[in-house]
Amino acid sequence: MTKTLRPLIAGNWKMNGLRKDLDEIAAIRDGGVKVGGAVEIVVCPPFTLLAAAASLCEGSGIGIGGQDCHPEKKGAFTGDIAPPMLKDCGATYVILGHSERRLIHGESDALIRDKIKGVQAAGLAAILCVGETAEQRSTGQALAVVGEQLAGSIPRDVSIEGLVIAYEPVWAIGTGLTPTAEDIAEMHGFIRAKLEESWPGKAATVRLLYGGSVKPSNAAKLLAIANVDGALIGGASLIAADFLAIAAACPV
Ligand SMILES: O=C(CO)COP(=O)(O)O
Repeated sequence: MTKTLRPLIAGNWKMNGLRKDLDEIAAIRDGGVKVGGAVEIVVCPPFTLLAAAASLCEGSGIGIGGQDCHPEKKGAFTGDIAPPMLKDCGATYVILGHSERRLIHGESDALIRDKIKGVQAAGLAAILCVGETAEQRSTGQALAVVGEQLAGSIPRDVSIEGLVIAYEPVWAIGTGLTPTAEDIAEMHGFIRAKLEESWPGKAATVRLLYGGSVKPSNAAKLLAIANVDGALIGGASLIAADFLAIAAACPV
């Protein structure tokens, strides 16, 4: 099917990467420039590499993103990073509400909603992650869970233009498992419809990414699914050749 939105391929490095791994970011930059402007490529390294990664990628069209942030713009929050700090380092995107933050750090929809507000106020774009656990899927609650995450974590009073949503089933992350094409199409269609209910006429502009065990070998199939406008990639984004192969698999 024809895709109308510019695909976004985003790499989430999670808690991986030392300064020596900036070579991999340079390789993503060099290869990504060849993939051309048809696909938007963003790398989200750990905070410690953000500024260096951004300066490596400056002017290349390859974007840089953070993996989390605090909702406030500054203050007495030891160990936290504020949205304007990410912007100051050269980031343009921030991943929010990743299941590893929801489950390991107990992040609630309400906190994620405040973070989205803070990120938008700083002029950054949020990549909001949603997704169900294996148990929630096996008991038929996947759509309800994601519906609740969307309703609870997207502030009603903000524009959704520029917002990116990543559907990442928890059970597919780092496991090698992926949902069926039918299940992904159903979920992405559901997310689009939910956005349309609250922001009539705007939902079609929001890119919906799929994330969870995306690899070069399954990327073309996953990226061709209706309402899949790109991917959020963990493990495979650490290897420039694999990440670029996924970007090259976008149907553009
Ligand atoms: O969590 C993910 C991206 O945010 C997906 O991780 P994997 O690609 O390693 O399954």
